[in-house]
This record gives sequence, C-alpha cells and structure tokens, in this order.
Amino acid sequence: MTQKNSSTISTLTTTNIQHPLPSAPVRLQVQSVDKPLYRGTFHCFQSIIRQESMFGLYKGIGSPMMGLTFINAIVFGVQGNTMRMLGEDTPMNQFLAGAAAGTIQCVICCPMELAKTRMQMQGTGEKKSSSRKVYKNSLDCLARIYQREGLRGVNRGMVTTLIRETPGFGVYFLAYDLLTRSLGCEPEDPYMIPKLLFAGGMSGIASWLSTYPVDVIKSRLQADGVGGKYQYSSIMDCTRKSIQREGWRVFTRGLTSTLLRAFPVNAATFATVTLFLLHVRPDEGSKDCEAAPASHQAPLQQQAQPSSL
Ligand SMILES: NC(=[NH2+])NCCC[C@H](N)C(=O)O
Repeated sequence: MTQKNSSTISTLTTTNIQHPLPSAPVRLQVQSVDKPLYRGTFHCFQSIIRQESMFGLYKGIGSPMMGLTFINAIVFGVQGNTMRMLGEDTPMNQFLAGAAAGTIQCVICCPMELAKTRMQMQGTGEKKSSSRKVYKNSLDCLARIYQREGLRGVNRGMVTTLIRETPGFGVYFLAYDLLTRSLGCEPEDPYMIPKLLFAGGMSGIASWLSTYPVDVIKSRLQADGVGGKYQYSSIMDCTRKSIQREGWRVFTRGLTSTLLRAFPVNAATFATVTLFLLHVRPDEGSKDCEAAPASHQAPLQQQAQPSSL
C-alpha cells in the first residue's frame, strides 16, 4: 500500500462530499455582469435546484470523480518522491516539492476542469437554447472538443492552470508542514486527528486564497465559447475585460463556495493520507527512526508527513 492508495481512498470519499459546491464558483465566476443570474453562493444553489432539480448540482461530477483520484495519487506520489530527492525536510523544499506536484498534475487537472466547466455551463442562463445540452457526459465533452479543436482545444486553459496550480500546491504543502509542526501532531496526542483535520483544511484554504484570481480567469477562458460566442482572445484580454467591466471585485466571484468546499475536502484528504501512511507503514517509519540516532528521530509531523514517507 502506498501514498497512491491512501490518496485514492481519501479522494473517493471527499469527491462525493464536496462535488455540489464547485457548481457555484464556476457559474458565479463566468456569469454575465450585465444580466447576472445569481446574487451570491446560496442564491446560486437555490436557482440551480429550482431550475435544474438537485441533479443540476451534480452536473459534471464524472470528471472530478475520474480525475481527482488520479490527481491526488500523482500529487502525493510526486511530492513524496521529490522530497526524498531534495533530501532535507525544509519549508522551502516542502514548497518546491508541492510546486513540482502541482505542475505535473495539470496534465489531468486542466482537461478535467475544462469538462467540468463545460458540463456545468451547458443548459444554463436565460437563453437555454443558446447553451443547449450538447454533451452527454464528461468523456463525451472531451471527445467532442478533441474532434472539433484537437489537443489544443482539450488543453484550453492550460497556461492559467499551471499559473494557478504550481504556486497553489507549493503553498498547499508548505502550509500543511508548518501547521502540523506548530500544532505538534504526535501519535500519543489525543487531539492528533482534530489537529490534522484543522491543518489540512486550513492548508486547502491558504492554497486557494493564494491563487484565486487566476482561477477566475481560468474558468472564464474554459467557459468561453459555450453558446457559440467567444469573448476573449488571450489571458491578458480576459483579465483586462474582466477588470474593466466588473472592477477588482471580479476576482472574488465564487470565493465563498470555493473556501466552503476547500476546508472539508482538504481536511479529509490530508488527514486520511497522513493517518493511512502512519499506520500502514509504521515499520518503515520506525526503520527510518532506528536508522537515525534517537536525537535525530523525526517527530510525527515529519514521519506522518505525506511528503516525508
Ligand atoms: N488550486 C489549488 N489551490 N490547489 C491546491 C488544493 C487542491 C485540492 N485537491 C483541492 O481541490 O482543493
């Protein structure tokens, strides 16, 4: 059993818990400012349920269900192996290893989020006919985009995804490392699990806050063209038009629901992976400890750190 298995287990549990929430950020991020459909996060949920039933909240769930399992397996595998390559467990190395993982997982994350965005946007809006339901499911969505636009089309939004994920995952793992160290997560600590959950949740929030404006631009670029009309010619064009039309507040669109989702998802992800690795591989952990003289024994937050196992 490896980090991959542990991250798969955590992903399958968290995807079902958290999926409905991402429907709101995408729709709030890309809605027209001239005729906004939604006043805020909770009005967005109400409108989706009223117009599209509860199933509307689960549009595009296939994409994250398939993608997130592989993404988390890649993320924790790359981060752990990069930390081993870097050798010393320092905050800078935690950031660099996280950034490396964030970069590599974009190969799956970008097409996955393109499909999720397109599925969530189709059949929405006041002119339902203009964004009629074209895609049967996430895979059909990506297949049709590939047929029409080739690999370039399937990787629409890749540059903004890389700009968001590389520092985003660096902050993600750095924050978790610093929080678990400062909270002193030890196996004999009766509050170890709540501390791991808190550290994981706060790391998810810190990560999304660090690059959220880029997420807004990415969503707009990936939703561009739904209903047939393309508005943006480039990242800079999208950024300039968004600020011109809506001011700097545009970069907070959908932030509430993103953070409401980020805490529980990442609390569960980090706590599951850490506890799983701690308990599934205690022999390796103790071997490492035996190898190192007692004075250098790594405290739990290093032994249990997904990155250092
Ligand atoms: N873009 C980011 N901030 N990524 C880091 C957090 C990733 C995490 N798997 C989530 O979906 O919340």
